[in-house]
Amino acid sequence: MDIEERIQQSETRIFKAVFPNTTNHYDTLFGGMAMQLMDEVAFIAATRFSRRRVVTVSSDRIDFNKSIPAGTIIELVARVIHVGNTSLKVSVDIYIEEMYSEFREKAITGTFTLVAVDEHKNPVKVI
Ligand SMILES: CCCCCCCCCCCCCCCC(=O)SCCNC(=O)CCNC(=O)[C@H](O)C(C)(C)COP(=O)(O)OP(=O)(O)OC[C@H]1O[C@@H](n2cnc3c(N)ncnc32)[C@H](O)[C@@H]1OP(=O)(O)O
Repeated sequence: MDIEERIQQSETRIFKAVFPNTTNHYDTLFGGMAMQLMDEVAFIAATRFSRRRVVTVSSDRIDFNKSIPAGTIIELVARVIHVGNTSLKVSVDIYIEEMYSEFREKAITGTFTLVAVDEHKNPVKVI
């Protein structure tokens, strides 16, 4: 499989309903929860790309452009955007979807770098 095919195949999408146990006192998704979900989907995409153990080494700028109200659906989309020697960069977008209309918009974007490691936690080639 070439790199472009691996990127296509490893694109990862997760849907969640935004329920009150994930929100803050503004009744919107807690930012730390958004970051945890972003790290998780980046981890899954990197793992599916490389099929190796990976750890997060860095997160680049994360933009919270829209708040995400309770009672909406979110979709997280993770995609490998750069393949290094032992590292991968993964972009993650979060979209908001209203439950009872077709309205959908991008709310949060960020980029994560993950490193493939061996059983001794030393970096290894990502593919
Ligand atoms: C309510 C609670 C419920 C909880 C429910 C949880 C569930 C929801 C979460 C699930 C999500 C799962 C997510 C798992 C992922 C972790 O959680 S991993 C845990 C956090 N991460 C760590 O502990 C990693 C700690 N860091 C390390 O061990 C070492 O830094 C590493 C990663 C092995 C790298 O070692 P190193 O000596 O820096 O290696 P080095 O050879 O210099 O660099 C290796 C590569 O990394 C790159 N690199 C190094 N540093 C950086 C940097 N700062 N920035 C960018 N690139 C870098 C280098 O450029 C190089 O890239 P290549 O040119 O080879 O492509």
